[in-house]
Amino acid sequence: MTLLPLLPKSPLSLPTKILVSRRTRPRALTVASSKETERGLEFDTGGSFFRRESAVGRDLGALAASIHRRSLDRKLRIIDAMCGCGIRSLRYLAQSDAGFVWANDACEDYRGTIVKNLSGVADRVSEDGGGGRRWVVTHKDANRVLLESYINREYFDLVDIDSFGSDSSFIRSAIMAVREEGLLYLTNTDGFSSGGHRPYHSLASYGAYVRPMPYSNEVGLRMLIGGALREATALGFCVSPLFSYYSSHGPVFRVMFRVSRGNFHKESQYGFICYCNKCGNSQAFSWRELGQICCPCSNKVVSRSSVVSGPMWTGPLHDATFLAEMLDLAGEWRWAHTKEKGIDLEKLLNWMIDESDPRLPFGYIKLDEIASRGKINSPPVSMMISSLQKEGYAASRSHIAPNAIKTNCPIATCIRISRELCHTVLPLS
Ligand SMILES: C[S@@+](CC[C@H](N)C(=O)[O-])C[C@H]1O[C@@H](n2cnc3c(N)ncnc32)[C@H](O)[C@@H]1O
Repeated sequence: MTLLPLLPKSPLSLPTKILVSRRTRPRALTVASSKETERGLEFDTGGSFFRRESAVGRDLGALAASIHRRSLDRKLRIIDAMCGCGIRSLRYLAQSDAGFVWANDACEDYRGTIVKNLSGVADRVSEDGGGGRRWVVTHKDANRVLLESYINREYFDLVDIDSFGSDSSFIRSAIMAVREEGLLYLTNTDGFSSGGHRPYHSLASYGAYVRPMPYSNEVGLRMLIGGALREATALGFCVSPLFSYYSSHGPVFRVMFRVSRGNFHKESQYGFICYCNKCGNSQAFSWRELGQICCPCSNKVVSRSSVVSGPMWTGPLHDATFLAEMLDLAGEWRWAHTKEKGIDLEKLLNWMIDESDPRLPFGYIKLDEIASRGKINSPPVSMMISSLQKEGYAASRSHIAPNAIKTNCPIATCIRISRELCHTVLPLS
């Protein structure tokens, strides 16, 4: 066992398990190399793992980093800890004007590609007058670079972890390496856990026992936020989501957090969610209410028709003010009206802003569920939302499911409104 010197930031000692990584060094995937262009930047994938559809996740990262840079009024120090061909590093350097980017990928075979991609656009010498390098490329285990940076007190303004499968084994070291009030961008592709198909796996990775629920893709984001919050709290930090983004290509779950010092006090935002198969309504429960979980449609405590998952994040998925700044910047950069890889960024950011209405509860209701419970046809989403709003309910789209709504309206009322809309505007089938 390695004895560590007194560490500067955490009140806790490091678990030895993350110091001694038992991961095997990833080998290059046999993927064909291709020349790509993303938001005007040319690069080579060099046979690394690369997803074109992740361009939106990279857009969101570059926008958030730039807003953070403006708020600090100095250049950022960023680590792209699992960089693949280095496209994120390139974008942070070229678009977010990062002062220094550390591009790391455990796979040494990608070195030539990463160096070539970064050399193409970014100047290697920093502009801060120090004459230092503007970027470095390494091939270490992500936990190792993050913990070494932490031990050397070389913190980052943004830590980006773009992992395959679960990212849970990197969350703690990533939080340790972020500067106070800095950003942490986490990604996982753990659709099995969020879908409730591996409850013991989600419990081990994110501390949440997750069961299948109709809004499981939102549960995936909430499980990730809850897991990060749990790790941060153990270190004396608090993380709050600036935006949460789900993409069906993968599927991929991404959350950008702000990391601050201090403890988490909003008990009401970390708890359990209960979905009732009988009536279709959902409710959140705090730890204190654990023994009383019960759907109002049943008089029993935990009826057989109820499914409970948690603990996880039950608060807002996004910070609307931060998203509004991202939308403005996207407009300034002329990204808002142009589709990158088929996704309209302006529409996406607007939907995310609408979803941030504090009156909206967790989860979403698919119009198919309303239709099948009411034995009716589905009205168009936009019509349903405006009818709900006219009746005084909060309602929005969900960026996660295009045919779903988020609302604080009970499902029985949604069925009634939907039925009225079907009778007035839609022919009955
Ligand atoms: C999802 S890919 C990264 C894609 C890239 N960020 C992009 O936007 O195109 C994940 C990368 O993590 C690397 N990797 C896997 N395990 C790692 C580890 N323990 N430490 C560092 N890199 C690792 C893989 O070689 C792979 O290139």
